[in-house]
Amino acid sequence: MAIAPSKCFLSPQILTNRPSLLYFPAKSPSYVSFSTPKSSTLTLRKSAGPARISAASTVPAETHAGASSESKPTVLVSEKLGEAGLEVLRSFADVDCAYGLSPEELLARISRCDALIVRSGTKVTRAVFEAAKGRLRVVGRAGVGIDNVDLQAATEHGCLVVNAPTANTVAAAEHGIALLAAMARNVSMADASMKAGKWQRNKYVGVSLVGKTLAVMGFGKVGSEVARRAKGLGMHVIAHDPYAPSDRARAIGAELVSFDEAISTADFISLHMPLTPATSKVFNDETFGKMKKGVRIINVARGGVIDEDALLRALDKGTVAQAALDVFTAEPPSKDNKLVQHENVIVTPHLGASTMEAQEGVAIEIAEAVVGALKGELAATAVNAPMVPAEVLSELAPYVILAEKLGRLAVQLVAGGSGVKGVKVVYTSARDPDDLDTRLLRAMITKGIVEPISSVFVNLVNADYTAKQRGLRIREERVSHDGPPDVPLDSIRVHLANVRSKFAGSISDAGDIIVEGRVKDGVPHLSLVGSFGVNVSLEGNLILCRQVDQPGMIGRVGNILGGSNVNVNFMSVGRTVARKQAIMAIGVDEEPTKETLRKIGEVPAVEEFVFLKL
Ligand SMILES: NC(=O)C1=CN([C@@H]2O[C@H](COP(=O)(O)OP(=O)(O)OC[C@H]3O[C@@H](n4cnc5c(N)ncnc54)[C@H](O)[C@@H]3O)[C@@H](O)[C@H]2O)C=CC1
Ligand SMILES: O=C(O)C(=O)COP(=O)(O)O
Repeated sequence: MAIAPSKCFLSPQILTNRPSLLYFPAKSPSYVSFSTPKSSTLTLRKSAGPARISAASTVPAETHAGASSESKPTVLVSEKLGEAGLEVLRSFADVDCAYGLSPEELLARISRCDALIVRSGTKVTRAVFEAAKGRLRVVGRAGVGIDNVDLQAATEHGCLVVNAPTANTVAAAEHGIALLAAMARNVSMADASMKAGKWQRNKYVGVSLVGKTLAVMGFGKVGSEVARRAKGLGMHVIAHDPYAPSDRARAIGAELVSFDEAISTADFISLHMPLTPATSKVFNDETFGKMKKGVRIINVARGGVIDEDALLRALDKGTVAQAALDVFTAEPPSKDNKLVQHENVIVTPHLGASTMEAQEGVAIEIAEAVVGALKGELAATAVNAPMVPAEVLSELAPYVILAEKLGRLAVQLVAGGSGVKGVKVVYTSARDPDDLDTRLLRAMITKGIVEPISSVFVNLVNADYTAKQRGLRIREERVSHDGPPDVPLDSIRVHLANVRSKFAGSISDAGDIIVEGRVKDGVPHLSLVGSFGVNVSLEGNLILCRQVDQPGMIGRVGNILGGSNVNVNFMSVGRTVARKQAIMAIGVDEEPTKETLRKIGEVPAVEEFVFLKL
């Protein structure tokens, strides 16, 4: 039985102080925009459904999702989807069911949609993402194969792609077995012959399955279910899959073998691999030439894994006795397609997933994934973004905020024209490196660094791609630390190398801009700037002041801020040596006016200062 992976929800205000989602840019429409109270505390609510992390004292999580009808997202469904899935979608979004759109009609409509749900018939090309003009946030593939979606283009446009990988597995496997048996016993030919008024008992003598060798090519979800069923029919099952664990095959009673061994010893070959550059036309003249004469082939995977002209030649020569095809290179195939017309070929019009049960299951699976993604959940079935398990996410939540804020702080310390290229992130942790998944943290640091200095919106989908595009090299290092292993991280330190700073105090002895932070009582804190240790919570905005260490400085600067009605929420002084240099980190709720900042700069002992927006 398939185990559904756990899903997680990160409410937007937890991830940033701005109305942005983890996946989706800050320019999200109003259904995800709401404000962050300054003193929000993190709470984790666990329910039977997704784990949700939300800010206490804000809007309840349920109301985040499209409160008013005019702010609902729009979901375009371009192919037939089960009613149960449509209901899930309608409870959250405006649903536009437009089946059978031409490519041009899809391009014309897509810029009005936040999500698109397709099956295998819609080609989601680069042109679709370009025509979406940044509005399309999720493509949901109501099924398994995502070969009709340009994943690279989706990632470049920060668009999440999710699929429904489990609900049609059994349907596809049953169809494979149906084709296997129907082909072996000439069911469709005999049926057609009788309907034509004939009674041809001798012509349609079949072959038995029991004791025959079946090679399952691709031992994933469908392939292993086919193998299990074929064992029940008394077949000897072998399988080829370069990535499948042999114990899973052994548990079903199948033996994993090489590609050549599989195709050269099998009486029946059933295809269950995805269509990828590596599997495209992997069944061709050469490989048909290695097969046992009279082999029978079943394809419920993808037409493109077979060179169809080569199959035709192999059928005509008799190398392949029969083929049963559910899928074709071009769908639908042309009316005069020679394979479809071949007397030794039986065909179905891509029906593998088409059972009532599978269609309802797939529809619900994809609708929930799309709605979840639009709400900011980390989809368990994301195809082009890392999947972060709920437990990992819940413990990393405050560090996620810390990571983005450190990125924001660091980049604001860079002097104009310096251009950030080299970033080093040092995670200090008592955990074994394998127990610390930093992809989410790295994405948030990238977001923090890139967003304040560009018009690019960074999310978990496009973070690594965006960093690469901008020539930003992010190197991660782990430092082990003697602390309690239940705390995932002691500190995160961000170094920007080879840049000038507008605040010299942030430059370390090694010449890098350094900011380091920790989480204290669930709240991100700044703990180091350059070589100066500080302790200020990362909420609101921050003034960093470097001064000659002397009594009365806190009072003088505090008075200036108070006199300008700027509320100080935290203050901390860090110094290297007493009575020499010190850095004062002042957390402020409001943004001070230029006049107020000028007054701070005029305090005689203040050597430099900078105002930073978190
Ligand atoms: N006809 C239909 O309506 C349906 C077709 N499908 C297709 O069936 C195929 C399998 O689906 P699932 O089992 O759900 O996917 P899966 O991802 O669970 O399994 C695919 C397996 O193929 C293996 N594989 C990858 N490259 C390979 C190679 N070069 N040689 C051999 N094996 C390789 C993978 O390791 C994996 O174990 C997909 O192409 C999918 O699109 C799935 C459902 C319905
Ligand atoms: O899930 C798959 O990979 C399928 O091939 C099913 O395709 P469909 O949704 O029936 O167009």
